[in-house]
Amino acid sequence: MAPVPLAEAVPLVEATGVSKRFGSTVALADARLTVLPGESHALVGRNGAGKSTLVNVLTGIFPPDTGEVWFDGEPAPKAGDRDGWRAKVACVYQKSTIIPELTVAENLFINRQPATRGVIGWKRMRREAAELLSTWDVQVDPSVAAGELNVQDRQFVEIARALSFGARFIILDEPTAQLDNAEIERLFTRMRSLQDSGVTFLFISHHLQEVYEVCQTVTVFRDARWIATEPVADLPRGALVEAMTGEAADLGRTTGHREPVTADVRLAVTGLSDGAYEDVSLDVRRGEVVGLAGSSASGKIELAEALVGLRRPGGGTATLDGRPVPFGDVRKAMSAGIGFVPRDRHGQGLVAGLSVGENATMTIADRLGPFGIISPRRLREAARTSIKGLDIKTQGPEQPVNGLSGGNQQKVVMARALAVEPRLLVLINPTAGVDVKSKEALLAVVDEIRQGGTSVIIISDELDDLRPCDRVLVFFHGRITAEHAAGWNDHDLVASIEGVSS
Ligand SMILES: Nc1ncnc2c1ncn2[C@@H]1O[C@H](COP(=O)(O)OP(=O)(O)OP(=O)(O)O)[C@@H](O)[C@H]1O
Repeated sequence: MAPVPLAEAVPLVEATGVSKRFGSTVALADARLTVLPGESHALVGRNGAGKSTLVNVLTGIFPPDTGEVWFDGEPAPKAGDRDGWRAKVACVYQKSTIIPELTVAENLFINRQPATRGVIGWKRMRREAAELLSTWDVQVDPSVAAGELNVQDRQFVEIARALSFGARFIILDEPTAQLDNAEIERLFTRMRSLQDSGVTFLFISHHLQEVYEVCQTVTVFRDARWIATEPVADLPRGALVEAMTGEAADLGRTTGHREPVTADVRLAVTGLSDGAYEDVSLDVRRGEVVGLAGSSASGKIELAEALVGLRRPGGGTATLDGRPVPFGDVRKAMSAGIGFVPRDRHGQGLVAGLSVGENATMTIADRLGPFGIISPRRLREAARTSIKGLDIKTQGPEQPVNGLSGGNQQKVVMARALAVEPRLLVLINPTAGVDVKSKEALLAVVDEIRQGGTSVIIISDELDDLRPCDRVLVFFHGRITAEHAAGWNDHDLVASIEGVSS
């Protein structure tokens, strides 16, 4: 749906002169946003640009220090007027706000159960929930526990809940981060049909191709400030990246043809099977970079997790430089020269209470002092080397890791993987939730270490992550069904990921 020209429409949302500080940090400085009714409007910016802070202001979570917010030409509800805010706007966050132990119906009607003379009518509640879900075409059983829903259904339920409060402005905060390609397409189809029924979206994503696919307008924030608002169709990708980074863009998108790597085989996998994948065989040579692509249920992640010691497959073998890969034992896998970036940096990657230095060197603690006693000086030295090498923006090795932005946290996870001086580096969704500049820095590591003979396996749902690969193997229903040599085009790769021949 094309946006109505600015001059003719009253903005559905307008924020002007918005400033917000946290101590000495300026999170927003004279920022602004204008969203027109019926559009899908992208909000993009590097980690720390101020997007989440603006969302908190737009949803009434906290007031700005200065500035105003208007909905449909009227001033925003007063601070603390929860019902007033809920009728205007809702945000679907990456982390669910749904209570997993309650049913879908209870989640939809929490704190507003249909009651007759104070008695909650459970039957009526289920019926009304079913009606609500069917109004918005959400095919979910209202009586199941919400915790059993997959990420996509959970998002659809949260959207339906927001609409049931009367809000017609929905903020989606990195909604595709945990979805596979087919699910992303379903989300976009749903967004388009809701747009047709008058819903307006603010769409926050670090995946710029999605902005081009589903949004009509884009606003760029940089360093707490509004930089630009443009129709998506008028803004080439290079100009968008430039607006986000303030530098001329180097998109690194060329996936040129490469000579096949002919060095010795370093990793040999033969007939590996698990519940999630079946009879998988593959080789990775010294200095070779191999990508594994496929939908989230394709088995690619489970295979990668077996190689790094997080799982024990049911059958088959894998050897690294001729020695068996120690399945089911992360510590032994590291000693064998296997470093990895796990799929979930919060759950599996970082220890929140520890410093940047402790996190970055955790994998080599035994090398930093005798008898497992870590020398603080050697820890600091090792950490400083990592901080410099990966250009981690931090106050220093002692800073708690939770104080860093997403992109910098991911660099700490990468530093930890590199500290073991791996012969095989396995990267699982290495750039999830990180901004475009940090992505470049993380992927540049791959090119650097392959020169030294390290083999790399990259598992990712993002095509950009797969561009450094010499070849990409596609998993479909637990088997390798296609191989694409460097020089592949996006369309062919996506077609084999989806299981359709192009
Ligand atoms: N509660 C807080 N206390 C202190 N500083 C904060 C707080 N919330 C945000 N900041 C700081 O404000 C700045 C803007 O952060 P914000 O989270 O809004 O950025 P963002 O664009 O959403 O980043 P990301 O893409 O990583 O989510 C950052 O420097 C951040 O560290």
